[in-house]
Amino acid sequence: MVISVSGLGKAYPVRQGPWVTLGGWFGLTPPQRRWVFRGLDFTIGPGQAVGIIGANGAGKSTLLKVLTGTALATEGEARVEGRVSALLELGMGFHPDFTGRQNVFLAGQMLGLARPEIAALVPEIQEFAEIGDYFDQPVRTYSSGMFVRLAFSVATAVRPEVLIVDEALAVGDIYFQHKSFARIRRFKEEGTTLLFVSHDPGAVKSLCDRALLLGDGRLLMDGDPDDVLDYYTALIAERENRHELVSGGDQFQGRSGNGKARIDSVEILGEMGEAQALRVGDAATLRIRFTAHEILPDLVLGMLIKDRTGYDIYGINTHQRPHLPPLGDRPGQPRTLDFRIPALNLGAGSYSVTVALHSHADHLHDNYDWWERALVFQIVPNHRHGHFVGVTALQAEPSMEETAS
Ligand SMILES: Nc1ncnc2c1ncn2[C@@H]1O[C@H](COP(=O)(O)OP(=O)(O)OP(=O)(O)O)[C@@H](O)[C@H]1O
Repeated sequence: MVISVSGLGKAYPVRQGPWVTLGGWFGLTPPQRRWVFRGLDFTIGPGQAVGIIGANGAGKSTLLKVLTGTALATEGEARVEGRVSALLELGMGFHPDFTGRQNVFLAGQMLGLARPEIAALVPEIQEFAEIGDYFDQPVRTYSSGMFVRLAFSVATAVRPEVLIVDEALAVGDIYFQHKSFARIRRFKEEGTTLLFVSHDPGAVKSLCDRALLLGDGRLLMDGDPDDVLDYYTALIAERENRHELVSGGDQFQGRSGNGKARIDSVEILGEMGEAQALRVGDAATLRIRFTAHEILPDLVLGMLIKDRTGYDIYGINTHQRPHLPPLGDRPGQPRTLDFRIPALNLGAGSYSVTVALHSHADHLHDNYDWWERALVFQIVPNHRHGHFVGVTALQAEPSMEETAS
């Protein structure tokens, strides 16, 4: 195991009034502590890519700090084996008056590299950071983006055995994000164990093969990123609505809601009627039957198409569609809403459809019925479109104009 955590707990002392503190000195009042988490147990094997998710304040950053040794565990044990690179507090050791180049040497030494080793890495670091002449300017003159670019480039100059990333702290501008993710992905493919904290479900799904959900001071779920993120989404919605979560054993069933309105059926229709498989570019209709069980003036119906890896492809809902009649004004009466799709320009593969009934623009207000993967359908190649790769059929047409020489 590369990372092993057992009975891990972290608490911070609670600030108290002067008399209580005084009492504490004399052993009269026990010190008060607030646990961020307690009793964490998990192991991570070599080469695994694990995402850590959870609400703000769930303890994700604290867990990473304990794993990297910048915070001490209050109880239990956390062991990390191998050369670790942590993208947590990027550029922490940078000296503002030193140039980028000088800081590279400084940071390299802190990473345990010898001077000649760093010297050999400098051109590559300089090229990756793409900060131009600023490389030889004092770091205090950098924009925050330049700072991140340089710090990321140094911290990842050598492929680590374990890479720990807090996305919120480790990203620069969009262009650099793409570049850094490409590097992180390459490390992962080359065998680096990855621990990745992010608020972006798409990033966790596409990078990680396992996810841990932190909440209520413990490990709420450990499993496939799709399942964990689905559970998390429903949990947020449920928390907001304080209704019971439909959960059977370990396997989350993917359906939650307070039942004031209910989705009765979801089907996809091609030209010939109901279909499980459609061709690239076919016209299709997503037909949803639902019933409101009381008058719900703000009833909104939404659908979300995801690819096989759970990545959001397309989502839409009926909020602010003035041409539609109200959805929730006829309690008890089953109704049908069609989403007509003129051309299903998706790549070949399987897709799932999540359907939800909620109020306002999103399900965080009132979640009446949230049905994850209510339907799975297949897109098969269509000879009219020719061969292409990817999830969208953009129908790019090559053309060339001969220029007179
Ligand atoms: N030095 C500290 N002293 C006291 N409490 C702390 C300290 N550091 C963190 N905490 C508390 O620990 C809890 C967990 O914080 P942490 O930053 O680990 O959460 P997080 O899941 O990373 O949140 P976010 O998604 O907002 O980054 C919070 O309630 C925070 O206030």
